[in-house]
Amino acid sequence: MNQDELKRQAAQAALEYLPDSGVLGIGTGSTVNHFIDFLADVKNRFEGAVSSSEASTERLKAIGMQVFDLNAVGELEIYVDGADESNHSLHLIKGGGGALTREKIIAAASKKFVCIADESKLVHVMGKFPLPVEVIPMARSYVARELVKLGGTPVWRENFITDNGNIILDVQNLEIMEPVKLETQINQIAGVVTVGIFGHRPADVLILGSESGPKTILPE
Ligand SMILES: O=C(CO)[C@H](O)[C@H](O)COP(=O)(O)O
Repeated sequence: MNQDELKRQAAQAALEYLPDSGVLGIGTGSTVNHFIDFLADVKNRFEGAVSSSEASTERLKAIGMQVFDLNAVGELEIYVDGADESNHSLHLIKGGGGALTREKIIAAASKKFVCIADESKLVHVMGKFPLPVEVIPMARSYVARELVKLGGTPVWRENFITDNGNIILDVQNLEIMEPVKLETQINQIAGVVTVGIFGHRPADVLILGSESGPKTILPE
């Protein structure tokens, strides 16, 4: 199976975790796109969804799901989203698609975070995938200098603006031994909107597509 087929397998396995009704939290990315395709068959059970990006909103609307503003709904039962890397505690790196800030908000507002990915995303130490950081445009150079002090090599994601009107720095060469601590440190830099480490709010379940079928990983 290729990587996309493994993503699709994980997305299908996540259907088991859906509640009987209510409003769903929906993430962003190619794995979530498969999940939205599967949702089309069961969408009538749900009032609608809260979406983490304009791209997912468009796809949800295309399958006929109503999309709510997060402020219009209470705590969500479930949030389903992909990841760029996960460690065995289910701390994640997210933001490859640039939607990290809205993703982090919806994950925080949800009781259960089900992460879906192909098995290549599970690692012992995160940081091989460049860590996305959403930054207010005027702070780009300052934040980049601060990230260098933390040992990283920030690279400006050129020609990319987030749904919130900000820029992304992708930080290379990090070995993230203490994800929760690094998340706090980077979030304290003035001008940082969000760092793509999900340490304070890790996933609750990780479903990995694999050659031998979907694997369910719980935090160690
Ligand atoms: O964080 C994300 C978007 O901001 C995605 O979940 C992450 O990049 C994984 O994407 P894909 O499912 O395409 O591998």
